[in-house]
Amino acid sequence: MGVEIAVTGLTKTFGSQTIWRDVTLTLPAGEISVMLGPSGTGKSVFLKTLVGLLKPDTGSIVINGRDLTQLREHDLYEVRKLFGVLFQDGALFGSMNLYDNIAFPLREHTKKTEAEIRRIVGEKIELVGLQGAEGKLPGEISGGMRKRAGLARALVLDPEIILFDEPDSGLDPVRTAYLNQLIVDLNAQIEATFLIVTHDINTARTVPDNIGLLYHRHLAMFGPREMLLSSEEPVVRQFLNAQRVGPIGMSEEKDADELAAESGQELPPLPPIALQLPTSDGSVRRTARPAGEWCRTNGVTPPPGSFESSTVAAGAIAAPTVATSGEPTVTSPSTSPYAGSSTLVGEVG
Ligand SMILES: Nc1ncnc2c1ncn2[C@@H]1O[C@H](COP(=O)(O)OP(=O)(O)OP(=O)(O)O)[C@@H](O)[C@H]1O
Repeated sequence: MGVEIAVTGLTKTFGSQTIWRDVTLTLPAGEISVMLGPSGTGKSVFLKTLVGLLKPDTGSIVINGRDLTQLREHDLYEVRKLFGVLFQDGALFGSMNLYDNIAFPLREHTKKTEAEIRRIVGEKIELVGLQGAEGKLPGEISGGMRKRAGLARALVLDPEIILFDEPDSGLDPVRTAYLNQLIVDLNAQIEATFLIVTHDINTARTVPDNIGLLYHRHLAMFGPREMLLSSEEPVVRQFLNAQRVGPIGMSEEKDADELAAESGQELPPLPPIALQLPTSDGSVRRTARPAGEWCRTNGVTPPPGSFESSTVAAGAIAAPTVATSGEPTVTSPSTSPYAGSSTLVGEVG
């Protein structure tokens, strides 16, 4: 069902290098959150700290009432079972076929019989759309398929939390769209808590319920998707709109001269906020909020054109979405560039 992760005052250093300090956020149970940030701001370190592979200097990470940072190795091992992790390259064993790769955690961490393992592996393979590829070696399949296999392996112990480390790295835009759809569909189905680290702005703008931004050794902002997409805060605005003008420079912060040179430059208006990527079968995710709700509740006027079906998330397959009224409506096939697309399950690219 997914569990909440409450992070408070988290600080991580390596020697004299502070990676980030005083990070406080709550990943809500069952929701999809994305963590963004320029390269080297410690997103991977954050994921590794959450799962207990790295120890923070200070702060707490509370899951089910237990602070991970205070657990002994044995108890930490138990809590780690709540997590499934999709590593960047899928982290598959090159000499094992996909079936054995996916079965590996079950054979390693459970006493299940081979018959039970066959049932579970078959179920996860179907979930990620890899039927027929079980006998292939990782080196014989595409990057997209390797990600799917890595995801199936992350799912076999039925995790409550799934961490995705740059799931879209190395994928072309079409494969990224399919993977994003799979992530949304999977979240609807298993209702686990998802945290995705990504550099892909389209993914960040359209997939999650919440967005966070790490910048300059701290968490610049974390909150509902609409809050960040309507934010005028310079760092958030620059990053989420992939602009050069703003405080972030080539090697992180711009110096005073660079900023002075930009003064007076007019920023382009905020682009419309797209509808969140719907599930491919039209089911409404339990944690999805009606489009525009956060803006309305907080008295924020979203950028013109927001939440119109023409701004539906790129990659969306024609399917019912939740409209501003809170009632499900159907994205008209005639307005969807993907009208007539079949389900993603058969796609194994
Ligand atoms: N085990 C380690 N020991 C020392 N320094 C480390 C260790 N792991 C990461 N770092 C440093 O922490 C910083 C943040 O690294 P991290 O990989 O988390 O960044 P990132 O935001 O994920 O970057 P990218 O977007 O490029 O993947 C880097 O300077 C890195 O060199």
